Amino acid sequence: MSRSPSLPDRPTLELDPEMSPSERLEALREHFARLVEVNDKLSDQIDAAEEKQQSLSNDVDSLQRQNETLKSAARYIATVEEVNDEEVVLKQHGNNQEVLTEAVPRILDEVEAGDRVAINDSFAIQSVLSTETDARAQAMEVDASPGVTYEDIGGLEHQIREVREAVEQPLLDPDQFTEVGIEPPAGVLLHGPPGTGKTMLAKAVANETDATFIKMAGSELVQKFIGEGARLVRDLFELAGEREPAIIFIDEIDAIASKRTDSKTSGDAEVQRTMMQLLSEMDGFDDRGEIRVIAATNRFDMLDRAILRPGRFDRLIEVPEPELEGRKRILEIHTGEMPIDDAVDLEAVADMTEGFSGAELASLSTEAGMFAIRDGRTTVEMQDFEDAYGKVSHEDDTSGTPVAFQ
Ligand SMILES: Nc1ncnc2c1ncn2[C@@H]1O[C@H](COP(=O)(O)OP(=O)(O)OP(=O)(O)O)[C@@H](O)[C@H]1O
Repeated sequence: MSRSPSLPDRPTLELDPEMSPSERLEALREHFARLVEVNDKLSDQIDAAEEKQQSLSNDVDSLQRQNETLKSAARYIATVEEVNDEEVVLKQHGNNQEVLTEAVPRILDEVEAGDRVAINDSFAIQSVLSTETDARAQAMEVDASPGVTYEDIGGLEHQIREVREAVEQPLLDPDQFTEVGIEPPAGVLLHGPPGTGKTMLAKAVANETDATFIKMAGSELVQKFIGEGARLVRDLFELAGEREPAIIFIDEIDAIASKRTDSKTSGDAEVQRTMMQLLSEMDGFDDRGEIRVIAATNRFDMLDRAILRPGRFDRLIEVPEPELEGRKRILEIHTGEMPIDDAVDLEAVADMTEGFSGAELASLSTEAGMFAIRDGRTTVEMQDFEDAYGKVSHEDDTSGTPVAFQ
């Protein structure tokens, strides 16, 4: 950096009392001329300083812009493998490529092997991701022994039979399949409207087989960093491997397996990669042991048919809204623990709730209990169910969901 110019000396005026008036006038004139000269020099210096200030502030603007670009370009995730004096070895998520990158001292002080970091196109580390941003911990729901049993599920006898055959049998008795020389279904896809018991089915089969239930929502797999969705899928199977026997339940699979109209956008390509990772993990099943995959969707029509090919989600089980008998059974299950008046006719309640899902029938039962409590009673009466019906179907009306009455 150039040094700032020194200030000109301040002129001094020396007037000898012996001087004649004309000599004094001359001395004053000379002093004035020197002051003008110094003033000019100072003005020049001010101009130069202003010019310099302008140029420095241009530099600041440009650096700020570069900084912003660098920050916004931090789109990849990598794990730090090694930290040396000035360099860091990184492994990029998604493609597993290893790179050696130089790091500024601030970053070197901050990172250690095992950290997850955000990097830009030139592999420069932009920031160290804190453990709170570790999507793995946030995205998965792990339940070592879910409490749901087949008896808790109403009206899905046929679906329960299918799930047991496709998921439970291969887990409990894999030799049976080897002996007969057939492959058990690779993945099971449950499809049907919201709240019909798909998650319950997956939990019940995990319970029955003493398997760990690991749930991941498809929407959680759609991540903003490149390679992060695929990484989560790997984590999911890795965790299942550590906890086997395990049931992996992927809810809202449509989030990563929808038909695409335009697959050119980078977001779509990323979602596609996540799906490919899932399929390749499923391909590796033979040596994977006791892990089964169940996926669920409310949007079967939107699914990319490629995922339904043999060896993928090749067992489709439809989970529809319950019929009359199913609704009655679901109401019995959800009112099982409630003190119900003898005059309550659950068949009649089932009859009036055509179009209700299992989840809606569960909330109708809870609401009926709430009406009894509000009325200071401990027995739930038919009127409470009717009031609850009015309330629940009214809520559905306002949410825009059509409900078929009587
Ligand atoms: N067939 C059923 N029998 C008994 N209860 C049910 C049934 N279906 C739904 N329920 C009730 O509704 C709740 C939600 O059901 P569940 O989460 O299994 O639905 P889902 O089909 O997975 O829904 P979504 O598609 O919205 O994820 C359950 O906890 C249960 O209380």
